[in-house]
Amino acid sequence: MTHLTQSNTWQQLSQNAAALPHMRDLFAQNPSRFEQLSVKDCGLLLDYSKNRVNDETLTLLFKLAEEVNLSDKIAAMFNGDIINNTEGRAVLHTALRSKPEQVIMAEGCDIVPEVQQTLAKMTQFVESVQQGHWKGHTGKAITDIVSIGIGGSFLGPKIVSQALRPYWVKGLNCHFVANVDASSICEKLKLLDAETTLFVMSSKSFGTQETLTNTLSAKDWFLANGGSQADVAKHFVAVTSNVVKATDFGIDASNIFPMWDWVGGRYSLWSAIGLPIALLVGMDNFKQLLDGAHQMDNHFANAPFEQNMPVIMGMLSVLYGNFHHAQSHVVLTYDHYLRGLPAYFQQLDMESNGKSVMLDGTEVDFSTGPVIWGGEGTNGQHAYHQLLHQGTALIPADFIMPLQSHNPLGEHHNQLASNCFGQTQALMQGRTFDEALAELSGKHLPDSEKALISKHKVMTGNKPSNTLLMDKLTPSTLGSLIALYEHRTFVQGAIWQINSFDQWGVELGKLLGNDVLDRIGAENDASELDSSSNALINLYRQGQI
Ligand SMILES: O=P(O)(O)OC[C@H]1O[C@H](O)[C@H](O)[C@@H](O)[C@@H]1O
Repeated sequence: MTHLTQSNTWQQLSQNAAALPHMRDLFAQNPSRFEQLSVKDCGLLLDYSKNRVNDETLTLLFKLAEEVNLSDKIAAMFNGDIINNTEGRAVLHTALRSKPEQVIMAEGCDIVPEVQQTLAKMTQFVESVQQGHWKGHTGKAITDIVSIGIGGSFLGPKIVSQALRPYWVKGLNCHFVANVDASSICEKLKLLDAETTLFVMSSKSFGTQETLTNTLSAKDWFLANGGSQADVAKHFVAVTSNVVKATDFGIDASNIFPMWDWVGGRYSLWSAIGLPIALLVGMDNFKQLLDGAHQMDNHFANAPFEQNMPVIMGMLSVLYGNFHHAQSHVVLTYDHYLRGLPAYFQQLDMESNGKSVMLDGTEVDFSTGPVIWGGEGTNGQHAYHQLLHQGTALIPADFIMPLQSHNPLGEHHNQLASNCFGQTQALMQGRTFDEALAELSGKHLPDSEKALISKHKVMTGNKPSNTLLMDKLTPSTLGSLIALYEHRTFVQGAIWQINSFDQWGVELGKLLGNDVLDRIGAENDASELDSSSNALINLYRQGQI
């Protein structure tokens, strides 16, 4: 057994989880449960009262957090210690949203000045594109941005841009290309005019196959549609930490926006990787986004655990994964603009906490990161919510909703809100057999039929959920919300003592993919591969099954 699962607190949590009354009873016993189990800060309200916790559970969860020195680990991240031990890197995405007067050291250097210089370079560029001063090769202003990147260099910019749609400036549109499937870029390019299109190529490493291939195809398209080699500088910019590779590739040195090793891909939207966001919503709004995240950083670093939203949410996730055998976690956004957020949190959490060994190499004997999935309310209610209510798996849920709509229209928002709150209530209280039977009392059915139907209508309830509310979806509240989930992910990783900041599983996939590509392209012998891989390669070469 690992020292974690051996600990008294772990054992006590296990006993507490098994003995806890139904949430219905917990609510009935304590009319102040909402007041006691909700926190408001950084423009967000977290209601975690509909969780399987009593005072003892929370005390034990915070005790566990103290026993693994969570406070010290939080401080180590903010201080720039090398907490990504397998890659020898600091983890300082929080520095990207710091204030200019702060001093933050990474490997002996204050990094705040370079962060500020990059923001200033972004401001200059964004203003010149938005105001039409940046001209394409025929002298026309830019109307369309094509953002090319993948993973962290794609999802953050795409989902935040989508979320901030009400803040877009007039006259600029953005298209996101990630997939190496040519259909993706071809469908986008069909709609565009090379004279007024600007490509933003985002790759921290400048070595990602999909991004390089898509960028080369974009360049070919540009050259085939009236642009010359000398015009490329007016239509291609790059964001990368590998300036040498970018200039070798042909990107003009003045068109390169830097980022750094101490920013992980899935934590990078706050850096110049967020350039497409800034182009769409303007630098003031981009800085509001950073400011919202900065507020959450301060909250995470300073609030006591009992009031600390990321700590509470992270510990609840530990509770369900390790003591209630939950294997997935659903994120339900009751806001059209936030429809992409579940996918973003999926990458954030699953790439960070999908690990099986602890920092010291010990194999874990407990579950780590759950499967994160989800979608847009109310759509999911007419589909997979059935399984949330009556399936056999326990799936904790997060409901996220702004109180005010960007598009107030008739009864829409009242209905949206009632659905959101109604779902959390139904999950929590469920429906007993007697309640189901009572609902059928007016029906002319034999008693045996009523009993049978009632059995099918029983919902055990006691299904946990968090509800996160904000006044309105703004750049600042969105920044706080995303930073909340980043830190929630950190908290889980800290309890499990895993490295939440590397991704060796993804790296192996890349390596083997390249090896197969060599064999497919050059018609090299693949016979020493396993029979399945060999056969698939041969079928691909034949082009028919
Ligand atoms: O930004 P890049 O270097 O092109 O990397 C893009 C993505 O590639 C990977 O496979 C990583 O798992 C992601 O975390 C990263 O964001």
